[in-house]
Amino acid sequence: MSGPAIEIETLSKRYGALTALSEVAFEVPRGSVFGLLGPNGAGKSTLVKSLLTLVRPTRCAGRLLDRPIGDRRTLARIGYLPEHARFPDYLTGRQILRMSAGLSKVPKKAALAKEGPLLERVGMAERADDRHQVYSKGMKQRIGIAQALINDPELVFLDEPTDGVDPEGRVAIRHIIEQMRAEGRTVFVNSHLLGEVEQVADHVAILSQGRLVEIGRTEELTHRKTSYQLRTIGPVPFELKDRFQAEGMTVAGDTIELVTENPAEMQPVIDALRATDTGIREILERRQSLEQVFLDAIHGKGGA
Ligand SMILES: Nc1ncnc2c1ncn2[C@@H]1O[C@H](COP(=O)(O)OP(=O)(O)OP(=O)(O)O)[C@@H](O)[C@H]1O
Repeated sequence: MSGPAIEIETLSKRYGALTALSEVAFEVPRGSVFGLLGPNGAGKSTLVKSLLTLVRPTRCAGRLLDRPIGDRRTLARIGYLPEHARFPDYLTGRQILRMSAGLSKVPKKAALAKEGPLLERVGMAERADDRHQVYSKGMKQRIGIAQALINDPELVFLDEPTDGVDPEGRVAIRHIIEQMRAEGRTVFVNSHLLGEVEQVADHVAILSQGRLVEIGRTEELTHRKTSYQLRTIGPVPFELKDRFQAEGMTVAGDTIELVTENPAEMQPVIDALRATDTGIREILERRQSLEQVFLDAIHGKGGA
């Protein structure tokens, strides 16, 4: 019971002539929040559905919660919010939770005991007895998340959990995800909202056209290319501008920008400026955004 929550040794899926997933392999550590990113059509939903036995992979080897992928007994230990989840409109939020509990074979007593706290957790306690059809998009997603937790799962898949949700609702969903991690659950989030994934995921994988093009700890990926921006008092002297540009820096007006992992590389710049009596106004360290990592990865400039 101590292996990674998900170990994909290889996963391929073809829909006729279309290759949706091609020899994808990665691991998801237990207790982590894992973000799977990729442009539309990259294969994210196909990957999740393959793990959940909703899609039959063309080729697959690996383990899910220590059992072979495809073993349906594992599903009882998993929670799932599908993309564009649609629950019967005539049911109330509370009834949706009861329906999911029944489908997951959660004993009635245990389900009833969980219902109240779960509705509280997703901020739906007061609206629990309204019908699904009157819920806003954000409320529907929250009920969707609550039903994914009714069986007390070790591993939760959330496919685009904040799709169509307003900024306040997104923050609420992020907090719910953080709470799941604090409880020791593994959370697998499919999303194309990079900023959000950057804030919540410990690990990130990027799919492009069915292939894994990047994977790593979110912090490491965004630290890979740190840029240092130095602003001088007055413009950068001409002779230095030419030299810095020749060394690969960007120089414009009073700003010098250097992309490097090593902050010590700024020292010769500072020395050269001092030698010409050029004052330094400020030096800023900027991490690469996950958006830049993503764009580099899908355009073939990633480091994986
Ligand atoms: N049932 C299916 N039959 C045929 N092709 C499919 C089927 N499901 C998905 N595809 C194709 O497989 C590819 C991957 O689709 P998938 O839905 O997994 O991508 P995604 O990354 O989840 O996209 P999105 O972000 O738009 O939801 C796409 O080209 C899609 O058209």
